[in-house]
Amino acid sequence: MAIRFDKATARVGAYVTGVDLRKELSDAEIATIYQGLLDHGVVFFRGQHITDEEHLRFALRFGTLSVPPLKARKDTGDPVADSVHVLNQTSPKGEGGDNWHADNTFMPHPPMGSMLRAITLPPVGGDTLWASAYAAYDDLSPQLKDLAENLVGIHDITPGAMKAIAKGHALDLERLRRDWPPVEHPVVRVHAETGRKLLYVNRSSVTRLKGLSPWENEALLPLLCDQVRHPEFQVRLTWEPGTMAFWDNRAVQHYAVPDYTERREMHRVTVDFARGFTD
Ligand SMILES: O=C(O)CCC(=O)C(=O)O
Ligand SMILES: [Fe+2]
Repeated sequence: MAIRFDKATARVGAYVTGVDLRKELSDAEIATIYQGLLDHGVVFFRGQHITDEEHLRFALRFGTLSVPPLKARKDTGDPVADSVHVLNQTSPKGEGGDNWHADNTFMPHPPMGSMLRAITLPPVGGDTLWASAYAAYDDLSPQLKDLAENLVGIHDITPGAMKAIAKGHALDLERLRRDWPPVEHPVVRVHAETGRKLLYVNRSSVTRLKGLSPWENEALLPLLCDQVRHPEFQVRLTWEPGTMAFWDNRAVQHYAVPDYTERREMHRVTVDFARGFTD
C-alpha cells in the first residue's frame, strides 16, 4: 500500500494513509514519512492501535530520544516506561499544553519532534491545534519581517516550570533553573532541512526580547507571539482512539484545548533527529 498524504488545511497538517505502525517499516517508508513531516509540519495517523513499545520503536527510526526536563524521567530501569511520557489529564488541570508553544525551546537544542498518541479520550473536547511557524512568518508585513530578523528571544524554563508546579507536579525549580539557564534563539530562524524561515517565539518560554526596554517588550512580544493565533495558520485535530500525531517541533507550535472534564490520557515520545536550524 503506497503512503499518501492528504492535506488537512492549506497551510499546515496532513493525514497519512498507507502505514501500519505495528509493522517494521522500510527505510524508504521512513524517509517518505519524514519528507511528509517536513512538507506539512504535522502529520496525523488514524487507526494505529499500537503499544508503547511500537510507539518507541517507530520514534527511534527517526533519531534519538529527547528527555523533556519538565516531565521527569521515571528511572524504573525499563527503557520503554522511562521514555514514553504519560500525559494523564483531567481538565482544568491539564498538562500545561493549553497555550501556544513549541516544546522545550528553553533548551539550547530543543527537541526536533514529538509523537503523541491517544490512549483514553473524553467523550467530547480535548482537541489539539497546531500552527505553522512558517506561515506565521510569511504573513508578517515586510517591515515587521525586517524588524523581527534583528530580534533575539530569551527563552526561560521558569514560566513553564512554575505552571507545572502549580498543577501539582513535584519539580525542583531551583535545580531546573540551574540546569537550564535562559538561552537565546533568534526570533526568525531558518529550518536546516527545508531552508524556510519561520517565526520562533512563544509565550510559554520567551520572557523578553534581548536589548529591548520593558515597554518595548510589552508591546512587541505579544504581537510576535500571538501571530500563530490566526486561524489561517492552524489545523485542529479531533482525536480518536488510535490517532497518532507527529510534529516537527521546529516548524509548528501547538495548543492543547482544556475543554473537557473527563479523563484524557496521551502517550508521548520526544525525539531529536537530523539538523535543527542554520542560523
Ligand atoms: O495534550 C496534548 O494534546 C498536547 C500536549 C502538549 O503540549 C505536548 O504533548 O507537547
Ligand atoms: Fe507541548
